[in-house]
Amino acid sequence: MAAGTTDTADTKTASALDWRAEFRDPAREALFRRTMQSHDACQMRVAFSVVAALFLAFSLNDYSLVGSDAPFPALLVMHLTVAAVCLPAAWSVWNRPALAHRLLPVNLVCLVGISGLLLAIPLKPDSTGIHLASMVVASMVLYLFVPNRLPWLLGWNAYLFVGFVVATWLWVTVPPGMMATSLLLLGFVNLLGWLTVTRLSRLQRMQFASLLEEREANRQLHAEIAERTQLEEQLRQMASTDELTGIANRRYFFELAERELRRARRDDSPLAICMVDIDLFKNLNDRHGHAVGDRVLTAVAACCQSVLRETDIIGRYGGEEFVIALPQANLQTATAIAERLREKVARLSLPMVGDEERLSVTVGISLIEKDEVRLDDALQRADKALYDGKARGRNCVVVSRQDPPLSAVTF
Ligand SMILES: Nc1nc2c(ncn2[C@@H]2O[C@H](COP(=O)(O)OP(=O)(O)OP(=O)(O)O)[C@@H](O)[C@H]2O)c(=O)[nH]1
Repeated sequence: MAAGTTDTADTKTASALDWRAEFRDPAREALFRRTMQSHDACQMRVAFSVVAALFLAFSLNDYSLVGSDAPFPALLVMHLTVAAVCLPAAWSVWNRPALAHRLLPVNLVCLVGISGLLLAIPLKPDSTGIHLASMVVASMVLYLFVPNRLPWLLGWNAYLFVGFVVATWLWVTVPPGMMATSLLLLGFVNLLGWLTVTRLSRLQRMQFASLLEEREANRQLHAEIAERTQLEEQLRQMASTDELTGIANRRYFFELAERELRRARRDDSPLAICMVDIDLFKNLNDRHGHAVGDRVLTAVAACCQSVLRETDIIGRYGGEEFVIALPQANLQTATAIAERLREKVARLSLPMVGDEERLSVTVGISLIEKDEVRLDDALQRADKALYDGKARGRNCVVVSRQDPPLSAVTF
């Protein structure tokens, strides 16, 4: 609960905006700008190109208004200068989108463009209406096309506003009422531009913040799913594995072996069952203790597993008894495998009980019969054969007497 509250507080702090409608958190603002960089660069390229085109188009307009006489060459130089600054700036931003967020290109264009517009006032003192319209358009262009620069925008608009007032006062004769109306109009445009740009910026950042929150929630969800999947896998593993020996537990052995039984019935193939019991294990436990007995059990389980194929199934039946299902194995094959297992256990070196001490196992074998749909009977037959083997003196492999006789199956 406390962590959740802290997370929410952190998210709110990171998403808080300042008076410019930018993130208070510098890292988040930098991330936002990086994310928006190509979009901003594209917008700025278009803006620079349109400004250049407009200034060039206005040279033609000026020619039609004043002809080629006195102010035209100066106006032409001014228009060409602005276009000559805007076009390389557009080209540079095209090549290096990072420049869209640098101060130099945009400030250079603002300085030259606005100065050009102001210079046009003394050159064409009779076109007050056109100048006022140009100021309004320039002001809106500044607010709408220059991203993340509110203080600079306010500065450039102030330059535009004050420059217009000074130039008009110095070179144009405007009735006071007209002047007041112009100033009111420019002031209103500035207010409108400021509100618009702040609102747009706020909306963009709020959207960005909720996108980040959504991504974070998704990331957490993915991590949770991965953790749960891992946990489920661990639980499944724990539910199916014998904790001590690492082989299948009794329940899982039955699940796997019954699947093999169904396959054997379907394919009409043999399936052999072996019960393996460590001989005189109680003596070993009594001599060396239960903990050593546990280690021996683990070593014997590993030894049994090492003689089996991947398709064979081994499980801990209980205590010091193991059970093995051998798919595709008839009695002869099963006996050979069991004998190999018995010999390997007999040779097993057990450093935990001393190198000279040897262990043996007795194995009882049975074969699933054609009409059997459950493992129980075959297990009982194998168990019975195992006890026959114990009675015969242990360390031997015995085939269930109910199964077809096999020569040389006892040792
Ligand atoms: N260390 C250890 N011992 C176990 C475990 N499960 C069963 N045992 C012991 O295994 C021994 C089995 O003894 P018995 O059933 O008398 O059989 P045995 O001594 O092996 O004699 P035979 O089977 O007749 O050869 C008992 O002493 C059990 O306590 C286990 O998980 N760890």
